[in-house]
Amino acid sequence: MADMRLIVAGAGGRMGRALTRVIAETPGAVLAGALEAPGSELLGKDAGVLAGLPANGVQLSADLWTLSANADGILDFTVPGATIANVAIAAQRGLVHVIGTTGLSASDEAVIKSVTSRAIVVKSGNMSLGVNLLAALVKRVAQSLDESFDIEILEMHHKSKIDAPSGTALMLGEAAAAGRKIALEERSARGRDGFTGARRSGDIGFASLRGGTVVGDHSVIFSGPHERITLAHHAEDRILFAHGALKAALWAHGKKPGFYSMADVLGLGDT
Ligand SMILES: NC(=O)C1=CN([C@@H]2O[C@H](COP(=O)(O)OP(=O)(O)OC[C@H]3O[C@@H](n4cnc5c(N)ncnc54)[C@H](OP(=O)(O)O)[C@@H]3O)[C@@H](O)[C@H]2O)C=CC1
Ligand SMILES: O=C(O)C1=N[C@H](C(=O)O)C[C@H](O)C1
Repeated sequence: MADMRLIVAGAGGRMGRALTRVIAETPGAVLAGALEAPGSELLGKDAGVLAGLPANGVQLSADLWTLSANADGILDFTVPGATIANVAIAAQRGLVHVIGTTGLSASDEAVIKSVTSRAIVVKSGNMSLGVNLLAALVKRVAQSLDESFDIEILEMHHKSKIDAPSGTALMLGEAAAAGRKIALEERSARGRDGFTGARRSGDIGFASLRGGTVVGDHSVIFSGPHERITLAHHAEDRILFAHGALKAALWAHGKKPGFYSMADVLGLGDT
C-alpha cells in the first residue's frame, strides 16, 4: 500500500509539533498538510521547522478543503470548534479522522457520531497504551467493589491546559461507571467548593490540578472502609500520544466507516 498521506490539524500546537516529528520517523506515513487556525501568525510557516526538524516544504494553511484533496487522514488535536468543523470535511473527503481533542460537549459528540455511517473516526481522550489498559483495570476493579468503596479521580496537567476534567479523567470515569453499571452523567461529582454536604454514596468524584509542565497524571482511587486502592498512570512525554495517534491512523486506513476507539486499535476489545 502507498504511504498514508496525513494532515496535522493544530500543527503549531504542542501535539501538532509532536505529530509532525513522529510522522517524519514513521515508515508508511507522510505529511501531506498542516492546518492551523484562520488568522494564526503561523500560517505560511514551514511545519518541519516549527517541529524542530529540517524544512519539509509543508506550509501551514487554514484551508482544510484544499489540503484534503490529496490526503488519506487527519490527526486532530485542536479545540472543539475546530474539530467539529473538520468532521464535516473529513467525512465528505472520506478521510480517516483521528480525534484527540478533549473538552467536547455532548452535542459535539453527537455530531461526530452522526457522520460515522460514512466516515472513519478513531477517537480517544488518551492515545496511550498505558491509559487504555488502566481503563480496563478500572472497569474490572469497579465491578468487584460495591458502593462502600468511593471512587475519586484525580488528574494533574500543565498550566496551559484549557479544559477540565481532562478527557482521560472522563474516560476513566466512564470505565468505572461501566464497571458499576451506572450512568456517569447521573453520578458524577465535579467542582466541589464551599459547604458541599457529605459525599453522596455511589458518586464518582473528579478533581483537577494545573501547574508547570506536567504532561498528564491520572489516579483512580477506590476509598473503602479502612483501606484504599489507587490505580495510576503518569505520562512522561507527549510524544507518547503522538505515537498512539499514528498507530490509530495506520490501523484505520482502509477500514469500514465507523466509530472506533483506541481500545479497538490496541486490540483491547470491550474489556
Ligand atoms: N487524546 C490524547 O491522547 C491527547 C489529547 N490532547 C488534547 O489535544 C488538544 C490540543 O492539545 P495541545 O496540543 O496541548 O494544545 P495547543 O493549544 O498547544 O494546540 C492546539 C492547536 O490547535 C490550533 N487551532 C485552534 N483552532 C484551530 C482551527 N480552527 N484549525 C486548526 N487549528 C486550530 C491552535 O492554534 P491557536 O493557538 O492559534 O489557537 C493550536 O496551535 C487538547 O484538547 C488536549 O486536551 C492532548 C494530548 C493527548
Ligand atoms: O491537554 C493535554 O495536555 C492532555 N490532554 C488529554 C486529556 O485531556 O486527557 C490527554 C493527556 O492527558 C494530555
